[in-house]
Amino acid sequence: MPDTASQPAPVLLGNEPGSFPHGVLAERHPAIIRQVREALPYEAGQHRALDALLANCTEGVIEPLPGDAPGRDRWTAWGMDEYVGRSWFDVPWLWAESHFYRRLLDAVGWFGPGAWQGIDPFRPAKLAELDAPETDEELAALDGLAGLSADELGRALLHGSLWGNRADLGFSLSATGTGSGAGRGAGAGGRGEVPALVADDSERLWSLLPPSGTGTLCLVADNAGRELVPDLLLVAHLLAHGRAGRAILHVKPHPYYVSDATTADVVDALRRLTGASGTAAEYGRLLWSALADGRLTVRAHPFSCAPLPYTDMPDDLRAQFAQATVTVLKGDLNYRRLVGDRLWSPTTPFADVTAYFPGPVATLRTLKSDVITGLDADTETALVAAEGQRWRTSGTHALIQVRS
Ligand SMILES: O=P(O)(O)OC[C@H]1O[C@](O)(CO)[C@@H](O)[C@@H]1O
Repeated sequence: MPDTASQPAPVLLGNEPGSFPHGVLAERHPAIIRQVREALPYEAGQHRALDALLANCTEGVIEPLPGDAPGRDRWTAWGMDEYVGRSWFDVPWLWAESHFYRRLLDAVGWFGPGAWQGIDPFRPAKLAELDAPETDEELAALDGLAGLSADELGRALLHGSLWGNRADLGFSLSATGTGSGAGRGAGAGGRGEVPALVADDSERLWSLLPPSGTGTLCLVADNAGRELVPDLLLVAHLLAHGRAGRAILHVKPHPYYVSDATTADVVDALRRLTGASGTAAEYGRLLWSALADGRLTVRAHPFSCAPLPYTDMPDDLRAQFAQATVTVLKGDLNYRRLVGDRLWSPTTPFADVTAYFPGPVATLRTLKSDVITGLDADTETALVAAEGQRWRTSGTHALIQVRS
């Protein structure tokens, strides 16, 4: 009996040893603490705070944010008091995982006051990725698409944005999936019986963005670097070819989930584009001027770093999404928040689970965690036969799902 939105599936917890959520809390977060220590020349006080966070998030209980902590009222509204005193493994996984990043920023002095205020602990990794030779290759490859029609180029850029989600630095820390994202899913023994794209509503997405030049695209970005660059190229293309009259780009108000994009990352990506050549530079200049003339707007809403599903979004954000022709949510974390981070039966209709969302919504996501909806039964059967349950978290499969 498939779950229904009125009889929701259970919320994911991190309390089952051997489960993916447990591994993220018990292994991924310590690895992220090691990563930031190695990447930045932190001072003794920051190392002590990171030591304390490591002990607390793996063996301790959730503690209240200090009385003067920035955004404390928001975290109280987001359920902090309910979870104080409980193990990180015994509260909703989404809440625990998200709260870790808030605590990490405290430990490294992001919120200040002091000399380390605003220093992104993930910036070295983000810049290394943005400056990588692979990024040069991807930008240069754009010029090789010059012979495509506008529609064909649009489809190529949509897939570039989709598979750009594979480039998630936090995920790579302990990803088991190593296959190429854009290829076929790595079946058991590499037989590759199942498509890498397990759901594809792209034609419905294109029907929502006809070349009328009047639509408003709201793109809720995910990772910086080699995901944000393809996202920006897609936005530029849609603006250039009248598939959108204007675009709103949502980024995070502070560093989050290792590689999530902030406004500083948008600046870095746009400078990377305008510093390139050919089509990439043309699109970079188009976006630069679109920001100046209002066709493109960047927003950083506090709820984008909330430990909650989108069902709990505040009214002002709900109104913004309602005004968009379509809201495109990028990545795995946004997908989890969209479907409530619940372990739905894979064939539970995506439209049912997302019926609450204001306005048409689309997701471009590589699968990096257990939640999934909207698969047809044959696809699920083939995935399980080829890969057991690995297809859910290996990052080698992706989906484009739309509720219009
Ligand atoms: O950057 P993305 O695509 O949102 O992926 C983030 C995902 O990575 C993980 O941290 C590990 O897979 C998930 O818990 C989280 O949903």
